[in-house]
Amino acid sequence: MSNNEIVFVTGNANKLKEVQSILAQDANSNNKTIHLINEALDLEELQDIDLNAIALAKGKQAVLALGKGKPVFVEDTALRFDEFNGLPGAYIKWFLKSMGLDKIVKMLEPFENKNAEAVTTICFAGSKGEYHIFQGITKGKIVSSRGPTTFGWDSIFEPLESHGLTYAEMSKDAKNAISHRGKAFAQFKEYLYQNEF
Ligand SMILES: O=c1[nH]c(=O)c2ncn([C@@H]3O[C@H](COP(=O)(O)OP(=O)(O)OP(=O)(O)O)[C@@H](O)[C@H]3O)c2[nH]1
Ligand SMILES: [Mg+2]
Repeated sequence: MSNNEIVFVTGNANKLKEVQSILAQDANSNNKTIHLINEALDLEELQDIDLNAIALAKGKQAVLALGKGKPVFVEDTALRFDEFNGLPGAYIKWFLKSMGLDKIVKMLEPFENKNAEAVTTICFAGSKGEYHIFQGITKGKIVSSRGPTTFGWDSIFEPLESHGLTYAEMSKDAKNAISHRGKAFAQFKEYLYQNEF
């Protein structure tokens, strides 16, 4: 591949939009432009508590699907409740699908501790076959749904850094500036700017 092309394997259109916007922001000193190509494949996902292991397995699936030698990345996003020692974690996708937002909020009703953290773990596979992991974490709490319910659990997660707004109540740029995904991709972007891939 030429021209700093890099493939993002995700079937999640909301993730893609956020990542496109984060990677498009701010110029870098060596004027490198990253060209993002999306492959909307539904990869097999490892079931695990270890978020790095999940991302690495997903990255390996992506390399298998696309063939070796292409720079490719995936990300896996988890929502970890402190009271539940990190669960639902990566399983949040299936909790959302099966129970919906309101019941997820109700799960924490008996407990005082509503603290949670949103975690994005990126696995990047470079053209030479090496894997790199980048991770971003944003702490906050679970609240009753406020704001549009267009993206996953955005309306029930109130980050500490947002001064009382849920992710869903924030502008996209404001969310990206403090989000789990924004933090993970800031590190990844720096890596891509500084290295051949
Ligand atoms: O409110 C949200 N704000 C976010 O910032 C966010 N990022 C992901 N999610 C949801 O959390 C689960 C992750 O699962 P996930 O990482 O496996 O994603 P996915 O399966 O949808 O896509 P992908 O695996 O093809 O990339 C899925 O239900 C996503 O919709 C989010 N919800
Ligand atoms: Mg997935």
